[in-house]
Amino acid sequence: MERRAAAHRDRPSYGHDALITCDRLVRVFTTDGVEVQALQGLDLTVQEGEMMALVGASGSGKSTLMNVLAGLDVPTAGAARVAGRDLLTMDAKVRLNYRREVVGFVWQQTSRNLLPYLTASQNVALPMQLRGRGGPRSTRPARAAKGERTKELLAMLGVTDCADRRPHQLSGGQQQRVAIAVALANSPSVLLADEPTGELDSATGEEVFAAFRRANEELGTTIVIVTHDQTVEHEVRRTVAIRDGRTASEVLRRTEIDAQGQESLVAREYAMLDRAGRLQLPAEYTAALDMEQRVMLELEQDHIEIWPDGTTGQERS
Ligand SMILES: Nc1ncnc2c1ncn2[C@@H]1O[C@H](COP(=O)(O)OP(=O)(O)OP(=O)(O)O)[C@@H](O)[C@H]1O
Repeated sequence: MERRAAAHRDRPSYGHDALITCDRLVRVFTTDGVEVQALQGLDLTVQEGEMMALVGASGSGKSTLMNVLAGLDVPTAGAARVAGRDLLTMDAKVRLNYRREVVGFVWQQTSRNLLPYLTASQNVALPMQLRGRGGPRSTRPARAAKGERTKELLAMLGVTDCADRRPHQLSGGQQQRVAIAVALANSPSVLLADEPTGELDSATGEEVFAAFRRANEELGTTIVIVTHDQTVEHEVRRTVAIRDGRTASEVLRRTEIDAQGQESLVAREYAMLDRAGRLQLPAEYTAALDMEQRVMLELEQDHIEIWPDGTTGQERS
């Protein structure tokens, strides 16, 4: 008993090795005395260097989660850590620093990503200039380094030819690729994107996802994308579904090579078991078996069986 207690005590804490950890995250909004629980004890970990997608029905809590991770909103309860920063206890100064240096974001509305009166190059250089403000006057080599980084980012994202154009002179896809360059300017640990292809046609959307993948592969930046776009399935190895303010299921994809050397993508869906042991069963499964309120569980040697209430022992055996 003592040994078991010690093993439990010495177990590493939840998400200790992850870059992003959300632990029983709660966000309650109160409007005119009515409470909305946008996040209801959400658990999520994202490893450093991962590129993953968050999906879910409208109102499931995706944008609320993104705003928390972006440092724009503070959760009501639970714990959230990104790159070692505690998102619940940051003061205003640390929060500003976090938004400038630790996270970058790309929003759906292109007008929210770029300043209309600046060229693409100037938009990319701006976060680097804002970061340097307050310190000693920028030296010529420091300015040259920022110019060099701007060029490199625009080249990596395939928009070098857009450098001297203003946003209204760019297509929607070009605007979003420049927006990715802006978000990467200060080498953030995490890039967050909320419906970045929402206003684009599917071919242009694919180009934007490819730009995210390039940033992930070439710079190693961890990327979290909220999307309704089905094409994301071909771009990310992990998709987490959010339902009613909690992570509900997860699809992992991996490449398998058969005996003939043929490559194929194999996808496997998992249900999420939260920290309290709660499991969300897919609505279509519970509806198919008329499962409501109560189910029976049986522990077998290597799995657990779930039966509708009222199933007799004879039926189960
Ligand atoms: N500032 C707010 N004040 C009150 N309620 C809010 C606020 N922001 C979000 N909500 C509510 O919280 C719930 C989750 O909203 P959220 O925007 O996170 O969902 P979503 O999954 O991003 O939806 P969509 O895909 O439509 O953007 C919804 O019921 C929404 O109405």
